[in-house]
Amino acid sequence: MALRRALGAAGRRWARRLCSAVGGDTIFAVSSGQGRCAVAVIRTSGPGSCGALRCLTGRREPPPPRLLALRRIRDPATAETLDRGLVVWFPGPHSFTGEDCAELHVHGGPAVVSGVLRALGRLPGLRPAEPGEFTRRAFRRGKLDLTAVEGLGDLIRAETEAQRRQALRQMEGELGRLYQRWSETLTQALAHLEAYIDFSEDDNVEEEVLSQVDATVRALEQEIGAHLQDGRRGELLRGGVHTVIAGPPNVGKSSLLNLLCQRPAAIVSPVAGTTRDVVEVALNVGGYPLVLSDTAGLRDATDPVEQEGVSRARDRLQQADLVLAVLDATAVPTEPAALGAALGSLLPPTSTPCILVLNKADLLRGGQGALHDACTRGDTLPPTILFSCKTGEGLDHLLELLARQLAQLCGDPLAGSPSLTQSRHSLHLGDCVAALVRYGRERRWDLGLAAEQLRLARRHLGRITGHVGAEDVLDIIFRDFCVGK
Ligand SMILES: Nc1nc2c(ncn2[C@@H]2O[C@H](COP(=O)(O)OP(=O)(O)OP(=O)(O)O)[C@@H](O)[C@H]2O)c(=O)[nH]1
Ligand SMILES: [K+]
Ligand SMILES: [Mg+2]
Repeated sequence: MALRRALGAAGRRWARRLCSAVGGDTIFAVSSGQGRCAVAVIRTSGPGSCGALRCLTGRREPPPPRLLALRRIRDPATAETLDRGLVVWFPGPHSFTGEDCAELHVHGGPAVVSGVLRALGRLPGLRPAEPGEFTRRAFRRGKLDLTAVEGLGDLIRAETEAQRRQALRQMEGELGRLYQRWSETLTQALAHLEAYIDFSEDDNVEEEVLSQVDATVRALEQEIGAHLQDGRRGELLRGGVHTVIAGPPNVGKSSLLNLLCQRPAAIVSPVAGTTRDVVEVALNVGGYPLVLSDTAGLRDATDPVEQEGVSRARDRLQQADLVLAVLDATAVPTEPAALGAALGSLLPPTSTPCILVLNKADLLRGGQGALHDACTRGDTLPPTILFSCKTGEGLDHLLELLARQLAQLCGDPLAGSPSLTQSRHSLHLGDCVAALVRYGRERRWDLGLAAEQLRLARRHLGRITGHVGAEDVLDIIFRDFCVGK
């Protein structure tokens, strides 16, 4: 009321004009987390951003671009002060979305936030944003390619150091630039090939050009092939290394899971065959993400429910990236070869890395020394630890071994060229390599068809970065984004 009175009739007309000048499709949303917090950030994107800022601050001009300014934030309908907060004005194209954007940093109380949102929603041309809509606009305006969008999504979800490093690298465009470079190499090879096809008869283009194109394509085929064969390290780091605890009944598998996640996630009891469902927990070990599953004890069960549990345990084992095989230390042979055979009869032979945990070491009497020797000398055995869930013996050693395994599986996200992080990428890269291989075949018979393969290969690369027909994957990629991002 005070503002209206102070403005007078002319001022009120001006305020109306200011607010009705807002037009077009402008979105707004809370971009900080939900719930009570000290400061909430509300942002807008679209042509109405400047008008919205002027309306809510009651000022003729927005603050200087990209500088924080302290303003009284008012509801333009009632002129009531909603809060005093900081506002920022990002004129396009120098903004996250490339459009005109504004941010209001207000106190995070639910009433303040909903008051500001209601005020924004009443302005003509402004509407609440859909999930991921800010990022979608940034993609449309060429601010981010699809790999950077995916990196941004991963960064928001990153739970461990290594995941953060990988996501940040991808968001900053390193992976996109690698694929873009390959695409440019292909474009150049294609241009040379086409020049050869069109002009070779005039003798202007030499035979050498053709062998150079061949060499380029072969080198690219190899480089992409090597990138594809990185042991899924980027994907493992992104999604977590799926580690399965497996072993006979009652050896302490569930106890081990509980010890590692420091809470009673799985039921422990002296009854063999307690665990049936797969119990899954997420852990951070040495900065690497681990998805740990406890499974039913492996045996020929008679109970149909337990049979189903054992079958689920075997399925999990098949898909595991890493296995924690648990045996009862009091019931295993102390001779390394016999111990290896005991492990072999439990687990099917696979190339999946494994750590052998000999649990209940606290119950060993006298046999401790011999078994300890077996653990250190058995070079046919996987890394083996004498362990006790009861006393915690061997825990530090196990965590150390796990961290080393994880580092090996996921690699250093900052070293070497950026890793492939999504199965979507490997699919397109596989198609790209297949087209390059077909180029090698066609090239001997028909240069026109060979050139077509290079065009196809380039299309597959373009689909990863979104430079070519991305419409069909956009909804999938943005599905996991939250409102306000
Ligand atoms: N002394 C001793 N007992 C243990 C140790 N670890 C587990 N136990 C006990 O062994 C029994 C079985 O433990 P669980 O963790 O339920 O074993 P499990 O392998 O998950 O059993 P199933 O789910 O039935 O296959 C429980 O009574 C535990 O308290 C250990 O390190 N030392
Ligand atoms: K048990
Ligand atoms: Mg169990």
